Amino acid sequence: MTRLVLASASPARLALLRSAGLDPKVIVSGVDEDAVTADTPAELCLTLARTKAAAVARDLAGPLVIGCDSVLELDGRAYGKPSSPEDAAARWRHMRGRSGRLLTGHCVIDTATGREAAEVGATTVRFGTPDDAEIDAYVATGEPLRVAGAFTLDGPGGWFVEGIDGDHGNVLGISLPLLRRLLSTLGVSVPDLWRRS
Ligand SMILES: Nc1nc2c(ncn2[C@H]2C[C@H](O)[C@@H](COP(=O)(O)OP(=O)(O)OP(=O)(O)O)O2)c(=O)[nH]1
Repeated sequence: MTRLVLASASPARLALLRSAGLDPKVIVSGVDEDAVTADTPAELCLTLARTKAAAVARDLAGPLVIGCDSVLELDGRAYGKPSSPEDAAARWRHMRGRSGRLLTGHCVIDTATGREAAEVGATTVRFGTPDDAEIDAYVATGEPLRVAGAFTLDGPGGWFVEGIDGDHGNVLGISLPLLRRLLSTLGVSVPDLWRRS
């Protein structure tokens, strides 16, 4: 029986869970993220994580379902994936030399009991100072358009991130220590999942 389901299309989230010893089944939620609104970036990513997990959990009875959503919080606003190359370049010109928080909402639903645990992880990101030519070249790679906040740590975006304060995985898309705490509140230990994956 499938023990763990990742309700995400994110290759980064799947790779991170696999490198940590798990082998979840991927069921993409198909949630329309633009249809969800919230008063703060933290509430937005938490609501989206819960909505994604619930959309997949609805059809299951047994597995644990993990849903996540990441946004960059800058000046109190939530930035997901850029809408266009022009948007990505404008964002970088706005955020270079500054700090923001990469927020990732996490939700775990135990479909055997209906119990849910959810929390937002926050990692401060200090951006470097790419010049306009570097920004244009980075946007031309296409990477910024595929990721929340228009940057990565583990790809070409890494050249333009000076440092972080907080969990690295939370920026990639899922925080293992945070997920461990959520699983614990549901009575599940990580070694349990290692054995069953
Ligand atoms: N490899 C990598 N990916 C990152 C980084 N920062 C953000 N991302 C990716 C992870 C997620 O795939 C994406 C965040 O967007 P979402 O939270 O909406 O997830 P996504 O739309 O990819 O899939 P989902 O909605 O969960 O089905 O950005 C990073 O530093 N490295």
